[in-house]
Amino acid sequence: MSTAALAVEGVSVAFGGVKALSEVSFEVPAGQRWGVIGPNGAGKTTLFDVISGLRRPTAGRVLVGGRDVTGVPAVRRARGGLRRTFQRTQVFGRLTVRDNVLAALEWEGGGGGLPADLVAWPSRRRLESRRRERAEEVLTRCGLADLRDSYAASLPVGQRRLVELARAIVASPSLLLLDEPTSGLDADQTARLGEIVRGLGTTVLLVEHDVGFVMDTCDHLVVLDLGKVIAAGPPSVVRHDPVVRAAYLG
Ligand SMILES: Nc1ncnc2c1ncn2[C@@H]1O[C@H](COP(=O)(O)OP(=O)(O)OP(=O)(O)O)[C@@H](O)[C@H]1O
Repeated sequence: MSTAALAVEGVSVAFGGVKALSEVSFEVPAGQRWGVIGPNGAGKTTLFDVISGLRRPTAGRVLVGGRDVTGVPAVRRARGGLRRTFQRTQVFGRLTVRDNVLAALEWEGGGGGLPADLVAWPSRRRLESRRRERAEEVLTRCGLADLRDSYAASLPVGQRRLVELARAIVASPSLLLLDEPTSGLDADQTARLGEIVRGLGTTVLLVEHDVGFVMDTCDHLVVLDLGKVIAAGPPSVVRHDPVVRAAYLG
């Protein structure tokens, strides 16, 4: 059996008396796109916080590529190839769109660091030009090429969300978590986002309230309600599940 890109095993999180997650388990095979849906307060963001390392679960484990990362800090998970976007966009407002994307690539390291910058080693210059090419490629893919020199703070929320997505994908993550990626996007931007996400080929887990987008974009859905998994399966099955209809889809 191949190793799952992501395994969530019996994860529980309690906030005082509130059980935000209760023994949540699922495995996402490599290369698949999975969606997490459920009503407000179901535990979706808490689940993302646990997977990305921002919150330690009260019980259970998280494995990425077969490796137990439950005790690994968020920054090391990110360096290991796990990238995430947030419900409230997180971009550098005072940097241009291109510099936002380039900054996300600096994580990759290499090329000799500061000393190499100071003496402009050829290896550093080559690395720099590869980074710029890669950033340009992703800006084009995200429909941001014409905005490359705009400051991120000057953009409307939909475009800021695309900048955040560009930052998340530029270093070719092995696991991408998207938290409400269509929020604030217009219909054209949502369609573009769907194309980008479907074309990535990487493992994606996304939380989303736009049910049409989720159904079109995901191979498989996990439905949470009050911190528990109440259903899981392909979108075509989940959408007809009477329990899901009662709890969420209506
Ligand atoms: N830091 C916290 N302290 C106390 N309770 C919290 C905290 N964070 C979340 N909760 C509670 O945990 C539960 C799950 O919240 P969570 O934000 O994960 O849900 P969600 O499915 O992401 O909701 P939404 O769709 O509104 O974003 C809710 O009852 C929420 O009030």
